[in-house]
Amino acid sequence: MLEIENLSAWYGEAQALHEATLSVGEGEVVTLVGRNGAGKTTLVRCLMGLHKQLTGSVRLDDRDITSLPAHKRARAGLGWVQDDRGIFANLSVEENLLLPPKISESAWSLDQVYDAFPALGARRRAGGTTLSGGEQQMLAVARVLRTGARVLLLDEPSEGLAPVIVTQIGDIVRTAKEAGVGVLLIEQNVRFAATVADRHYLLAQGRLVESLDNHEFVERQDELLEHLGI
Ligand SMILES: Nc1ncnc2c1ncn2[C@@H]1O[C@H](COP(=O)(O)OP(=O)(O)OP(=O)(O)O)[C@@H](O)[C@H]1O
Repeated sequence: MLEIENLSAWYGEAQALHEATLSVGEGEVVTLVGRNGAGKTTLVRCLMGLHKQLTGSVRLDDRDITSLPAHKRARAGLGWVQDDRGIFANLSVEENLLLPPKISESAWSLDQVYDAFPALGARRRAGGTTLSGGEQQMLAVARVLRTGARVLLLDEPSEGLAPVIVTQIGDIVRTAKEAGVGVLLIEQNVRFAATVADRHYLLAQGRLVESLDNHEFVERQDELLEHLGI
């Protein structure tokens, strides 16, 4: 589904990513774990077409999207759930859900969204900012699913949120997975990553140093935490 091959990136002379190769399959949840400065944001920016100084390739459903501009990547099915969650404060939940353009036949209807996320249905008339952190994250993900995105890119969704909300985010990710959507999760929270993901890539100093299935990841969690310093 999403295939990144030999991706290297630079800021001027300084190389921030070294030949990263990774993939996310249909209905698969994959995390990219690494400490501050490891290169996670750079990789996300390369994926979204926001960083240009790179070599290597990005393919989505067998289409080479390496040189597409950002807005065309979204149209190609790469759904970026942004940090600030991109929710319009003065619009209701439903109005926020009605905004995204439909890019494919797999776009979710409002009914599908409310079935999968009953909390959004219950609050459909509520204003965007009256939602809890977990509900806002739900709305942000639902908005991307409304487009029919094939792969969701979530950048540190658990950051700064209370444990009960982090648990809800796990449920949101599983809902997307069950619908066959691929999820690439950028995370520093190793314990949360272990509860939702099928596979993990560890990034250190711009290199993917390990690729592990969740079973190995859980077994080696303490060692990895120490190694990564997170
Ligand atoms: N605009 C920039 N100019 C020069 N170097 C940069 C720039 N942005 C990032 N870097 C360098 O690239 C490397 C990777 O940084 P990046 O922000 O991708 O890491 P990260 O894993 O996302 O960390 P964080 O979680 O702190 O954002 C670091 O060495 C960083 O200093």
